[in-house]
Amino acid sequence: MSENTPPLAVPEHSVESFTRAFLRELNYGRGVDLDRASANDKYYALSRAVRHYLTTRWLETLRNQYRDQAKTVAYLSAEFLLGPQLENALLAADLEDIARESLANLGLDIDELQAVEEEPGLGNGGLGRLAACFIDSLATMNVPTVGYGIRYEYGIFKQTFVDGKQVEKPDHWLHLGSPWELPHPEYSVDVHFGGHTEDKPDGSDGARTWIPSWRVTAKPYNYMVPGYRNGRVNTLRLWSARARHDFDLREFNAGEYTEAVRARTFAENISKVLYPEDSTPQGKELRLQQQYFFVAASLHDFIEHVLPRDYDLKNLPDRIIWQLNDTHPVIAVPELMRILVDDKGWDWADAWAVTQKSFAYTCHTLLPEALEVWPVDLMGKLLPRHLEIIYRINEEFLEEVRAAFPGDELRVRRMSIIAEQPGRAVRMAHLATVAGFKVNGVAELHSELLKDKVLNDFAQMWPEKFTNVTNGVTPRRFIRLANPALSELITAAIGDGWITDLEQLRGLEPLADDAEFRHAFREVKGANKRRLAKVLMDRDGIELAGDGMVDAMVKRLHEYKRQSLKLLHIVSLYEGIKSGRIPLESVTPRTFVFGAKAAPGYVRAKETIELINAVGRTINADASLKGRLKVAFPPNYNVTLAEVLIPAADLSEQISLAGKEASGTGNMKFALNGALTIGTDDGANVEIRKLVGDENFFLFGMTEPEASSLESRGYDPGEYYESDPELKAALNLIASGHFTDGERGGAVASIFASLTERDRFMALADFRSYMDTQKKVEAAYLDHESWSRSAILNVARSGYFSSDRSIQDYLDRIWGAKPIDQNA
Ligand SMILES: [N-]=[N+]=N[C@]1([C@H](N)O)O[C@H](CO)[C@@H](O)[C@H](O)[C@H]1O
Repeated sequence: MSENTPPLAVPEHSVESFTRAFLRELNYGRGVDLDRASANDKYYALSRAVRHYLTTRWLETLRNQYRDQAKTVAYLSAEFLLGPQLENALLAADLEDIARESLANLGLDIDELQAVEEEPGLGNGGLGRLAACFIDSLATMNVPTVGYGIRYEYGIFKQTFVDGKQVEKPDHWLHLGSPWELPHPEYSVDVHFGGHTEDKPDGSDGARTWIPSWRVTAKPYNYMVPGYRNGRVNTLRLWSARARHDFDLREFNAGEYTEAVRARTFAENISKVLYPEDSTPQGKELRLQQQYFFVAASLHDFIEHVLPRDYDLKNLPDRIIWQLNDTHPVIAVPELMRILVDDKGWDWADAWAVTQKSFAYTCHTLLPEALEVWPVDLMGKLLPRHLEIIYRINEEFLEEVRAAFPGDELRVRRMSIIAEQPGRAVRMAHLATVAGFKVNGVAELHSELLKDKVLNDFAQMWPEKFTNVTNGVTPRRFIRLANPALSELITAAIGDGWITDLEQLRGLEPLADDAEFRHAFREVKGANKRRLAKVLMDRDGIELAGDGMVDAMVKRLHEYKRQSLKLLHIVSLYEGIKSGRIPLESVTPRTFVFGAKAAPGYVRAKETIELINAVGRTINADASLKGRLKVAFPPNYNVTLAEVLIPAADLSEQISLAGKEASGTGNMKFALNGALTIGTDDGANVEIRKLVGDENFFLFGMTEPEASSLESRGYDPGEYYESDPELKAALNLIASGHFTDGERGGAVASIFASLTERDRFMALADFRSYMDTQKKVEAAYLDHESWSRSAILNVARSGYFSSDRSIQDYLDRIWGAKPIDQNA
C-alpha cells in the first residue's frame, strides 16, 4: 500500500454508527428518504451498510494476499448454491443485534427486510451447496482462497405446482440488482471459441496456433466470502458473458437491426441460465461453452492478473491448487496446457509436469450416466485446439498403460480418455483422473466404490492418487443461522466455541441423560415446528398435523433417492387405516414433508411429484383421518426453506438404494439439528450411523454388496409385488386411480409399470424392511424422553460433519495450503 493511501477505517461497532451508515446508503446510495423508501431500497441500504463493515477486511485480505503470495486454493465450480447473503454477512460481522436495534429505532423490522432478498440459486443441489459451505469454511479457517464460477442471470428455476404438476418459472434473481456483487469490467477477459489450428513452425514441442472464429468477453463480478469473525474476507469471482461490442453500428447503419445485436444475445446466452440437471448432465453445446467460458476466464485471471508480472510459472503448483468440483471444470486441464505450450512457448513435457501438479478432482457421483462425456465432433468444433491437446495427453497416457499392463488392450480401451462406443467421445472423468494428482470421493463408501468399481482400472495403476474426503456442512448457516433457539441452548450449555470447532458438541453427550435439558431440547424442537407451520401456512396455505411427528424428505427428485419408496409407505399406511388393518388411534400423528425439484426434462421425476401431490391432496382432504396424517409438499425447495424446515424435523429420510448416493449432505444437516435418521447404509449415512450409534439410527434395507448381487442375479420386482400383500395393496390402490379421481393412465400407469416391471433402484425389494423399520420409528417416537435422548446424541456426535473438518482433510490430504492468520 503506497504511503499516501490513508488506512481504511473500520466503521465503529455501535448502533449509532450503523444507523449513520444505513441512512447514508439510503439517502446517497439509493437517493431516497426513509419515509419514501421502498422495501428494496431499505434492503439495499441495509446490505450496503453491512458491507461497509466487511469491506475493510476484504481489502486487507486482498492486500495481504498480494504481499504474501501465499499458496491459494482456487475452487472451480459450475455451481455455488449460496443461499441468502444478508443474514450470513450480519453473523460474520457480528452485527445482528446492532442492526436489529438500529433499524428498530427507525421503526423498521430487520426480518421483513431480510425477506426481500432473492437468494442466489446458482446451483442445483448438493454439489452446489457443498461448494458454498466449503468457501465459507475456507474463509473461517483463514485459508487464502478464490472461488471461480458463473454468474448465471437466471438461477435454478422457481418451482410452482399447477394441479399438482411441476411448472417451472424463470428465476430472474437479479431483477432488482444485488447489493452483494461488485462488477470489475476492467478485469474482463476475452474467451475464444471455434475456428481451427495451424502449425507453429518455430514453436516449442507440441505448440500450435489456434485461430478462433468467435469470442466473448468474460466480465467478473466479485462477491465477499466473509470468515466467521476472524477478519478474513475471501473472494468469489463469478463471470458474466458479454459480447465484445454490445452493438454493431455498421450493421445498424446498414439497417440490419437484429444483426446489430445478434452477437450480443448470442454471447450473453453463455451465462444466461443454469442447467437444471442434478446428476444427469446435459450434453448440449451451450453447456460446454459455459464450462470453457468460466474456466478460461479464471485461469487467465489468476495467471495474468493475480500473479506478479515476472512470476515463474514453473512454481505455479506452489502458488495455487485448482480444485475441480466434479467434471464440469475439467476442460481447465487442456486450457492450462494450451497457455503453457502455445502462449508461453513451453515444451510439452515441462507443461505437462506442471499441469499434473496443479489440479485435483472431486468426483460426486456413482451413476454411470452422470459421468460427463463430450462427443469429439462437438469438442472439435467448439475447442479444436483443446481436442488436439486431449488426444496427445491420451496418447502418452495409453503408452503408460501399455507399459504397466503389457498386452492388455481391453484395459487400454476401458481406460482411454476417448471412448469409441457408442460414438467417439471425451470421458471427462478419465481426463480428470489422468491429469489430477489427487482424486477423491465425498464419503468413505463412495471413495471405496470409486476405487473398486467406477475408476478401478485407474486405482490399480495409481493407488496413491485416490483418497477420501467426506462431505460436510457449515455450522454457521445450518445451525447458528437456521436454528437460533438450538444455538442458544447449546451455547448456554457448552459456550459458543462449537461455531468454529464443531467437535465441541461432544460436550452435550452427558446432557442427553439430563431430563431438564431434554425438556428444553423438546421445547426448542416444538418452537421450530410452530415456526415451520406458520411459514408453510403463510407461504403455501399448507397445514401440519398438529404437534405430530415431522417426517422430512427434502432433496432433488431422482429415482435413486427413492421418493417412490416414501410414497409407498404413506399409501400403505393410508390403505391400512382405510381397510381397517391399522386402527387409526394407533397411528402416530405425522406430517410427511417433501421438498424436491425435478429436472424439467426428467419425465419420471415429474410424474412422481404429480403422484405425491395427488396422494397428499386425498389424504389431507380425508376427514376420517382426523388430521393424524398430513402430506406437505411446499413448492420451490431452496436454501431459504431448508433453513426453516430442517430445524423442525423429527425424522430425516435418507433412503436411497445403497451404492447410489455418493454422500448426501442433507442427512448431516438433519442430524446436527436433532432429527433421527431412517436410512440405508449408503453414502455418508454409514458414517453418521457409526458416529451417532446404531441405537440412535434407524437402519434398514440391503447393503451395497447385497443390492449389487441381487442385480447381478437378476432382480424381478414382480416377485416382491406378488409376495407382499401390503405392498400389493398399496400399489394396486395407486393403480386403481384412487388418488387421481379415477385416472389410471398418465403418471399412475407409468409409475406402477416402472416399479413392478423394472424398478432399477429396487424400491420394492427394500419395502418390507423399510415398513418394519418405520414401525420401530413409531414405537420409539411414543417415548419422548428416549427419543429426545437419541436426538441430543445425534447432535452431540455429529460434529465430524462440519465442512471445517472436510476442509482440514483437503488441506492435509490434498492441498498442502496453509491458513494465514489475518490478524497475525
Ligand atoms: N452432482 N452430484 N452429486 C451430488 C449431488 N447430487 O449434488 O453431490 C453431493 C455433494 O457431494 C453429494 O452429497 C450427493 O450425494 C451427490 O449426488
